[in-house]
Amino acid sequence: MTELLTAAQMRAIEKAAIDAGEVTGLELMERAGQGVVDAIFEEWPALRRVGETHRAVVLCGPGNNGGDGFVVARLLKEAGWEVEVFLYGDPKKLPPDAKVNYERWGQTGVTIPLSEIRRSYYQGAGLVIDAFFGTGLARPLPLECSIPIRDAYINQDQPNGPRIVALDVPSGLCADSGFFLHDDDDGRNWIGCHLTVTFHQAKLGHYLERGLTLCARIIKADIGLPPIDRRWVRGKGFVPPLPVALLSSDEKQLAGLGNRLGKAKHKHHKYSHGHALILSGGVGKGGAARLAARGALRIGAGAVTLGAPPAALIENAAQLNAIMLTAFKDADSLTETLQDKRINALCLGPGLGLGAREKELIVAALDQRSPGLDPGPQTQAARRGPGSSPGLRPIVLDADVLTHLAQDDTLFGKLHAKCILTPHAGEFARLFPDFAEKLNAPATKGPAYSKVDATRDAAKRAGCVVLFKGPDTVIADPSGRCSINASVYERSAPWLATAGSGDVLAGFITGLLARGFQPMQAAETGAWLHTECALGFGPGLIAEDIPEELPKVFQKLGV
Ligand SMILES: NC(=O)C1=CN([C@@H]2O[C@H](COP(=O)(O)OP(=O)(O)OC[C@H]3O[C@@H](n4cnc5c(N)ncnc54)[C@H](OP(=O)(O)O)[C@@H]3O)[C@@H](O)[C@H]2O)[C@@H](O)CC1
Ligand SMILES: [K+]
Repeated sequence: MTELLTAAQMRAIEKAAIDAGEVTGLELMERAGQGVVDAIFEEWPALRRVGETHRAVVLCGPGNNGGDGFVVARLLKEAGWEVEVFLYGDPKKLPPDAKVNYERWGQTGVTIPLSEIRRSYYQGAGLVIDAFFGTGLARPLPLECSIPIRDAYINQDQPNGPRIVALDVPSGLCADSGFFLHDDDDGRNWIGCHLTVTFHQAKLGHYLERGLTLCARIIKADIGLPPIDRRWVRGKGFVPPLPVALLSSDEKQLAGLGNRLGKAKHKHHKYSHGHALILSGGVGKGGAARLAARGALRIGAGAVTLGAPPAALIENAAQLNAIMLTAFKDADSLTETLQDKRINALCLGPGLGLGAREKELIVAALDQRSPGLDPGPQTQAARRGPGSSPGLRPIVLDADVLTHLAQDDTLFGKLHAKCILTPHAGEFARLFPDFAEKLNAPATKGPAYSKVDATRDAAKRAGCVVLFKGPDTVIADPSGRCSINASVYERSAPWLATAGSGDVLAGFITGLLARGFQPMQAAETGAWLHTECALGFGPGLIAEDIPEELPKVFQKLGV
């Protein structure tokens, strides 16, 4: 699984390697510059052609990101390029490694103060290197720096216009939060690049908020640093919090998932695959719950029952076959149904309704205790995990239930470790207004409060898993474990933003809970599969298609 780092964590890894004598800062900078040049030639092989004139404009800043820029300038020049280098800041104040590379560059080329740059410099340039700021940006991007990048961006539309390559992060982007650090709204922050080459590991900001659009494409350059040392995480110098996992499609992750999903395959009785109960709204409001139920069934819950108010039974019966149907007049009838210990996962919210009856149903679901409850196929794991509260059923709480929770502190207080909240941005703001306010405040200082921070804080307050939806879905549990399922870059699936898609996701997670997945694992796996289904189906997808795509995804995983 890929781990995403904060700027501080990256610095800690670098420092540990340097302190241990494994590498010097200068060597790291050289490898970073080399990694960038390699990535450029791999991305655009035509730029490597000999016998042609290639020209690059390198924009360097006052820190080590600028130092990387000087290395790139030198290596391109050695490869036969014409290179013009501009520096923002005073060369005398460059940090030591950057200064060495400034001087090395000085042996073959000149460095021009950034104030002298003109648009005409971009004419005929094949490349613009953005080395103004990397992980050290702590304040809004200076206007003097954003204008040249924007000008380069404008010039890209010319025939043979320049490709813009950002070193580590597009300058201005906060590496921890993915926000663009700015101090006003004059639009100058609208810049970007064609390729981002980052070092060692991707940073959180590449997969959050504006990072999703500004980075364009991410290539990781190996600069020979060791992977994260788990001992540091336990307090020996590593910067908490824990690194955030990126749910990706790398081979290790696929193998692990295939394994986990295939586990229950050899059990033959349907109830040994769990029984999910999904509550539906009233007449004409059952579609969302039916989508969730279909998702739960397809993902492998052995049995799925939809619970509807008596008046909505006929409507639901007309639409359901493999999904069972039962009527709930009120909370008492739900409590009675929950005496069935085979029901081992619940989903409340999609289309449920905002009335008093629904509130009572939520109370009944959250209050239920069943000492002999079947914990599902992965019994041992379920007992050990953080969400293991004996006698409590795991519950996915979505949509209307999130509104109820936001309106009623007593209800919120009933949340327990086996709950999973699945808010989108609006629902998150209603549930956790203080965290949302911090998140939505203009980002003027780095590291800015991020969606990861907000989701971790929310999980801690709620005492359960929170899955904060978006193209950058962040999932966290109260212990600080956190992952991102980002539908971007090679996993970009904008067509997933379609009505009912969230209901299917709630159903996926419920089905996995029924199969015995722990809450965090169920949320992560459900979100990952949700995106994979969208990728498999492609544009034109509607919510009904998502569960129907699962068999193909399972086949790919070897389940
Ligand atoms: N870590 C690693 O393993 C490796 C890291 N490497 C590279 O180093 C980069 C990190 O370098 P970095 O820490 O020097 O930070 P960087 O982004 O260059 O900027 C800091 C400078 O900018 C200044 N400054 C900040 N904001 C400002 C503003 N708004 N307006 C004006 N000034 C501002 C700030 O000044 P200060 O705030 O200290 O006054 C400081 O002078 C990293 O992204 C990667 O490219 C590689 O070489 C290989 C290995
Ligand atoms: K940069």
